[in-house]
Amino acid sequence: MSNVIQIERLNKTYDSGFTALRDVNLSIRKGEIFALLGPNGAGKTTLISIVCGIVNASSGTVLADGHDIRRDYRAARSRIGLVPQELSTDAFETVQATVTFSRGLFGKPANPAYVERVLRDLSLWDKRKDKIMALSGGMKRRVMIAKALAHEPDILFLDEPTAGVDVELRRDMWNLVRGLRERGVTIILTTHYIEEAEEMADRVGVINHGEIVLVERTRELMDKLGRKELRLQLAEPLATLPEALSDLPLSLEAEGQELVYRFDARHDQGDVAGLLRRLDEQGIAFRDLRTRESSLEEIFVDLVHNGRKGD
Ligand SMILES: Nc1ncnc2c1ncn2[C@@H]1O[C@H](COP(=O)(O)OP(=O)(O)OP(=O)(O)O)[C@@H](O)[C@H]1O
Repeated sequence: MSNVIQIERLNKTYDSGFTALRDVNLSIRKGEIFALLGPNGAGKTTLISIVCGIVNASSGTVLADGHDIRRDYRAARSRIGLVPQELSTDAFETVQATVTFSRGLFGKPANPAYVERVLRDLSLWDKRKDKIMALSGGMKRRVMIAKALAHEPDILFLDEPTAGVDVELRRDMWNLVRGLRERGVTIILTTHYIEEAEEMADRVGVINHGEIVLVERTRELMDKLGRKELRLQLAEPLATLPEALSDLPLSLEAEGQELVYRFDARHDQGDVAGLLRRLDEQGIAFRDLRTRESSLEEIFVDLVHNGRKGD
């Protein structure tokens, strides 16, 4: 898969002297959904703003679809749509006019049919003649997305797209993101809702203190860094663990009624079949079992707060 964004040795020190990005290298593949995760102040918005030409980097290079964002700004920027965190639209314009105007800003010829499709996809068509100031916050957010899509970008940045939006809008937003991906648009988003990244993103990147800590396929990250847990409800409670099983990562919980087998998916695969065989040998029967794996959220907290990295 080819890279649609190529970021190399990117650094940013603000005029205040604060270094927000340190030697960031990151490649975004064409057609993927990439989630950039990081705690508040990690540098996510700074990174997006540099790629979109809003903030100048202190050093390093960024190519968007092969175009250098500094030397070849217009060509690079025309490939990119940005949905910023802050709502900023002309309150007195109608929805349709503002979206059409955004398209014109990029020198694209008028295409009412395309604008109509974008507005329909975002459930804004019925509101197209409404003034933006008369819309609800959720609707305004949809307008921001429509504006970002107005010039048919191949790359869409969404900075915290679902912060503070209701469940319905969030669901619509994700359907839209999936639909865009099907049309070949590359999507890079930042989110605090890690379960969203877990569900939506092909890959995730974790940024902390301005450094990219890790980039990994979402599924592989969870397989690699996740911990797994098998919980057996015993037929008869046990007072203590049998000595013969002391070599296994087992613990007795719920007053001896549950036997819990926890393993770190990084280091061992967990021999569940072997465990069940050995329980049988010990005459330990169980009524039910449940498995659980750590969520991306748990992995993320581990990485960011405890500095646990993938090997
Ligand atoms: N113009 C600026 N001048 C000085 N420091 C800045 C400026 N803009 C951002 N910063 C600092 O850079 C750091 C990174 O900010 P940034 O907005 O990129 O983080 P973020 O990861 O997007 O955070 P959040 O999740 O809170 O949006 C923060 O410590 C912020 O205070």
